[in-house]
Amino acid sequence: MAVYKALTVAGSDSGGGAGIQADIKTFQELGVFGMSVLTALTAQNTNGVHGVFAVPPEFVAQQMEAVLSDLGTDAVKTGMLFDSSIIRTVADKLKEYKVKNYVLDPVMIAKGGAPLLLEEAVAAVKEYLLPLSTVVTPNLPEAEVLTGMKRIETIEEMKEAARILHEGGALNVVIKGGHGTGPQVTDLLYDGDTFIEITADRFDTPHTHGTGCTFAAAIAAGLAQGMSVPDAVKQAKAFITAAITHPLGIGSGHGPTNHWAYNRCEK
Ligand SMILES: Nc1ncnc2c1ncn2[C@@H]1O[C@H](COP(=O)(O)OP(=O)(O)OP(=O)(O)O)[C@@H](O)[C@H]1O
Ligand SMILES: Cc1ncc(CO)c(N)n1
Repeated sequence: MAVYKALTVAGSDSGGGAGIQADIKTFQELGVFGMSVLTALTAQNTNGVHGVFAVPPEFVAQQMEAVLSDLGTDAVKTGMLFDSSIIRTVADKLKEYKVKNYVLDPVMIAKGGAPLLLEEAVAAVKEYLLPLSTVVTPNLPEAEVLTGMKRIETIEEMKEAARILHEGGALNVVIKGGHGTGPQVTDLLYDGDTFIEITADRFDTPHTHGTGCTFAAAIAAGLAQGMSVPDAVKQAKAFITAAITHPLGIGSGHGPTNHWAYNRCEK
């Protein structure tokens, strides 16, 4: 049996719905061996982020070396990276170990408004990570920050943002529509040539904590198994849609999605 491996480089969510915990659960459900490099610890629950404890960049490097020099990986996903020194460290290691299949989730702000990426680090994401990425997966506010566009709401504006990020070095761009409005939620995939719109009904729920992490981890799992980018993105959309539409209903705020649903609930 072939064993496929994926590595998440991200922050820990003590509440278990986002970050490293969401990624590992997603890898497991999609049949990929999950590994993790922690960039920060958050004291977090469904009501928000109560504290952040960043890992020194030297220790982030040590974790990446430990994993990549021994186990290796078929894909890497990055999430919360917090500051520019961690970003440079991660970029150096991705290059040193010639990582293929890199999914960049440019996590910036948690649902309650807490910063998960310092402002000083935005330029480093663009300079060091975007050009290495196989797929970048910004939500609408993140796409605005990365492109400098004032407003991204319509499909035409999403297409323009995707073009800018592709020119910035990403091989493929997925602009996620979760922060939009209307009865449907559309994610837009662009490979520099063709646009693919992937649409689902918008599910009315407060339990959307960690949707972005889960979606990006699912893309990484598909790529690790040798799927094409469009197939991995479509599978990820099906995975997150199942996770959102079968809520667990736990916690008093924005609860986690249901990572079991894709494999165990009726679609
Ligand atoms: N209410 C919803 N109903 C159905 N799908 C949704 C809903 N909200 C988000 N999604 C889907 O979830 C995925 C993540 O999108 P979203 O824009 O929420 O990411 P995000 O803001 O980065 O998430 P987070 O920061 O909470 O982890 C996308 O595929 C999006 O289409
Ligand atoms: C650790 C962590 N990473 C990412 C997010 C974004 O959902 C979060 N809330 N917490």
